[in-house]
Amino acid sequence: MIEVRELTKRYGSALAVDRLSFTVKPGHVTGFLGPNGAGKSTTMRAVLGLDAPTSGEALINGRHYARSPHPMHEVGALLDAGAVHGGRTAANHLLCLARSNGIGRARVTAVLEQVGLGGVARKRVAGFSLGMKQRLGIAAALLGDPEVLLFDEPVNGLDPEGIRWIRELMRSLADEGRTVLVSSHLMSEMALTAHRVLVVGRGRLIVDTTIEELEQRYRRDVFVRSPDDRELARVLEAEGARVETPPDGGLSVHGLDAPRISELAFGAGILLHQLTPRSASLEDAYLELTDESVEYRAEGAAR
Ligand SMILES: Nc1ncnc2c1ncn2[C@@H]1O[C@H](COP(=O)(O)OP(=O)(O)OP(=O)(O)O)[C@@H](O)[C@H]1O
Repeated sequence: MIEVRELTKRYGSALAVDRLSFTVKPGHVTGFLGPNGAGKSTTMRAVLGLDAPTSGEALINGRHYARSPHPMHEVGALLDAGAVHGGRTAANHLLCLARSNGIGRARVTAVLEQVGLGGVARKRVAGFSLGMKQRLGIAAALLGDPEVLLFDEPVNGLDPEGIRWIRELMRSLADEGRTVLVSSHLMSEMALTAHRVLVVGRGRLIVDTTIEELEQRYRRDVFVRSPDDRELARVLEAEGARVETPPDGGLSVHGLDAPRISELAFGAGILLHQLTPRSASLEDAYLELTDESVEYRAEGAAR
């Protein structure tokens, strides 16, 4: 598991991470979300011991990663897919990493197959597309079969098929009981991949919650259609609901959840044709949560 405690990182006068605390547990994918410059990469680098915190600490399985005796077996990370020696072949790049960590050649072949690069193992990395470099970075992260995985923007440069593949890969790694932390700018992507999300802005934690809880919190109303709208509205209002009648028909019900509406309609002998709980989109929820912490915004852009 990953534990970040009161982590602070300053670069000169800039505060990149500001007393950030959270825990990432095994068994599910945790999304790490925030606008540009929010401090996601800095936090990940601190977890990996690549950046020394100004104060606070970041631990993996209770200790500093830099002190791990078997680093690649403990943690796999994809930080910057472009940081690869272009003159090497994909297989050679992984072999160099494998050798310095006591990992055999067979594992290199296995991870190249796993990420779909088996056919280009002997090709130079310089000719790879961004998506192929992402896959190679993921292969490197998986090389030591680690318990903890950190991915910084892994879907960058991937096409829709690649995005679906990485989504399924991350979920399967979590299902195997691993700890998976993945950063993203996109709530819509995380809603499909992650179970929990940590939202940061200007180096601070804004929200630490599950996707399910976030959907509940931003629940707007329940939309109901019935051949007997009027009578249904009366029954629901008698139970304390606030009922609006949209111009296109149906009822917008506030203050009662879908199961209760269904029970009341059933009790009154009223037929329902539609019963739909509606939430603000998670993307809207995310924009609202991070609105105050967006550092770079185009002139005239909505806020
Ligand atoms: N090496 C550095 N020197 C100076 N400032 C830095 C350095 N690394 C990061 N920063 C600053 O720290 C803040 C956090 O940056 P960081 O890259 O961690 O954010 P991020 O959430 O990963 O952003 P993005 O989504 O754009 O990658 C930014 O204001 C950035 O300019």
